[in-house]
Amino acid sequence: MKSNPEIETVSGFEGGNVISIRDLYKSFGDLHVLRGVNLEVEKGQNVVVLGRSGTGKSVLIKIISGLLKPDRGSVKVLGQEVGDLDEKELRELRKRIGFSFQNSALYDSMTVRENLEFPLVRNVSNLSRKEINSSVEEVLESVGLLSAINQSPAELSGGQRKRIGIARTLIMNPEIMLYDEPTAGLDPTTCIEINQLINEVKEKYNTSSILITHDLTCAKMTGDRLAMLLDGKFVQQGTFEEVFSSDDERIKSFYDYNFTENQV
Ligand SMILES: Nc1ncnc2c1ncn2[C@@H]1O[C@H](COP(=O)(O)OP(=O)(O)OP(=O)(O)O)[C@@H](O)[C@H]1O
Repeated sequence: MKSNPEIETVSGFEGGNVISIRDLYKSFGDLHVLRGVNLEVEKGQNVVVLGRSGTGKSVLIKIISGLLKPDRGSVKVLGQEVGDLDEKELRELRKRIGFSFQNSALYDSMTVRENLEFPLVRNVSNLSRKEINSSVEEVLESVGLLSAINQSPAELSGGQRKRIGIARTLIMNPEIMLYDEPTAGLDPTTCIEINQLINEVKEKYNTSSILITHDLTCAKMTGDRLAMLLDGKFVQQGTFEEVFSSDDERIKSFYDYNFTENQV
C-alpha cells in the first residue's frame, strides 16, 4: 500500500519491541484486575492474549491505547511511554494503531466506501479525491471485498462486515493492530477465513498485533506467541504447543473448555 506521508512517523523504539509492558497493575476499588503484567510484542509478531471472561484482557488493551491509566508500571508503545503522553500525543499514537472491534463498529447509514473514507478524511488533510479512491479500493482489494464498495454494511454477512472493519483500520496504515475477539459469532469456515486474513494483513502491511480471543483455532492459526492471563498475570507465554503442554490445571481446564466449545 502507498504510504501516507502525513501519518508516517519514524519508529523510535529499540530492541524490536513495538509494545513493552513491565510490572503493570490496575485495580478498580477492591477489584485487583492486573497484578504485575509483563508482555513484549516484537515487530511483525502476532501475540494472542488468552484468558477467561473478566480476567482483564480488555482493560489491558485500554491501557495500551491510553484509554485507561494504570495504577503503576510501564507501558511503552512504539517507543513512547503511554502514561507520559498528553491528549494530543495520545491521538497521534492512536493513529498508528488499528482497532478491530468485536462488532466491527461500522455505520449502516453509510456505504462501505463512505465507511472507509471516514477515518482517512478525518485524520489526513489535503488528500485528493483520486488518492482517497485509490486508498479505499486498495484496502478493499486486500480484504477481498472490492465488489462490496457501494453496498451498505447492513447488507453484508458477519464475516464480510468483519473484513470491512479490518479494511477500515488498514486504510490508516497502522503499525499495530489490536483485534478484540476477531472470530466471535462467526461460523467455523468464516473463522478460518478471517484467521487467514489476519495472517495476510501481518505479511502485507508488516503489522504487529495483539489478538484477544477464546477461539483456540484462531490462537493456533494466527499466534506467533500466546500469553495466558490468569489471576492478573501472564502465567504462561510461548507457542500454542508450549502453552498448552503446561501442567497448570487452570491452563488445562481453559483448553478443555474452549476445545469442546469450538470444536477445534
Ligand atoms: N471502568 C471500570 N470500572 C470498574 N470495573 C471495571 C472497569 N473496566 C473493567 N472493569 C472490571 O475489570 C474486570 C476485567 O474486565 P475486562 O473487560 O478487562 O475483562 P475481559 O477479560 O476483557 O473479559 P471478556 O472476555 O468477558 O471480554 C471485570 O471484572 C470488569 O468488571
